Amino acid sequence: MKGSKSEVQGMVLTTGVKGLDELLGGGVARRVILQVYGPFATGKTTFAMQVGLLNEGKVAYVDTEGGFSPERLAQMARSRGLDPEKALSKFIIFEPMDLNEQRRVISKLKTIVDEKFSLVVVDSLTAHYRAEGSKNYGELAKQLQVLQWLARRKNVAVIVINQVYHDSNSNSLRPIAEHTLGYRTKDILRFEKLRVGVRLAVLERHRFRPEGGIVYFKITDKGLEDSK
Ligand SMILES: Nc1ncnc2c1ncn2[C@@H]1O[C@H](COP(=O)(O)OP(=O)(O)OP(=O)(O)O)[C@@H](O)[C@H]1O
Repeated sequence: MKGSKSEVQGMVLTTGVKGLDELLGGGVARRVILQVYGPFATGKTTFAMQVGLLNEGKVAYVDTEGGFSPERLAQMARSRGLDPEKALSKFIIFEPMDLNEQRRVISKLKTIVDEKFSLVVVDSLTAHYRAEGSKNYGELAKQLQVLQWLARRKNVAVIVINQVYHDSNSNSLRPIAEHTLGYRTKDILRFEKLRVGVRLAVLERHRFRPEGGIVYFKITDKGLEDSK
């Protein structure tokens, strides 16, 4: 299913999951940065790929961890009756290997992203920070500023994926660089693994929706689907 005309021209991109679209006030908003965070294998990458797959327009996908899988995207396309080749050709993949490359890639997007693009994904924004033990949150803030510029000037949706760490003070899983990202991502979605086959999305913050909303979903050949 391709995005309908109203979705293409409108302010939101469908997630392809009714419950998630409703949770997000219609879908993933253009001109805004959405942060999706959670533990590994909760469906964050699948979510971002699916939004790119199901909506008109090209996708700039910054893959810092090798999580983007062309095979998986092709499988999702086929399962939905879409042409896998066409689906793959929508995605422009960037693979920065360290923090410096990541900065350069994100900066370069300013000249690459044009009106043909509907989505920019950074998956994940913080992996290289964690790997390099960096505490340079100023640099992270600058990258988010560029992403915000892209969102607003180029009218695209921006999804930044983030991971969690165990905070011993609160004995809970917290998003990496929580405050730096929290200031600059207006919509925040947390994914959790509930039990085998069932995932949970919690709306932690939104520009115009109440926080705390919960939606169950599952992961299948198609990608993410509503779970009863
Ligand atoms: N065809 C499929 N059917 C059902 N589940 C699948 C299928 N393909 C992948 N999965 C499941 O999807 C999960 C991985 O999803 P995804 O890579 O989106 O998670 P993630 O949150 O991005 O993880 P990470 O933080 O490790 O990158 C795994 O549990 C995997 O088993």
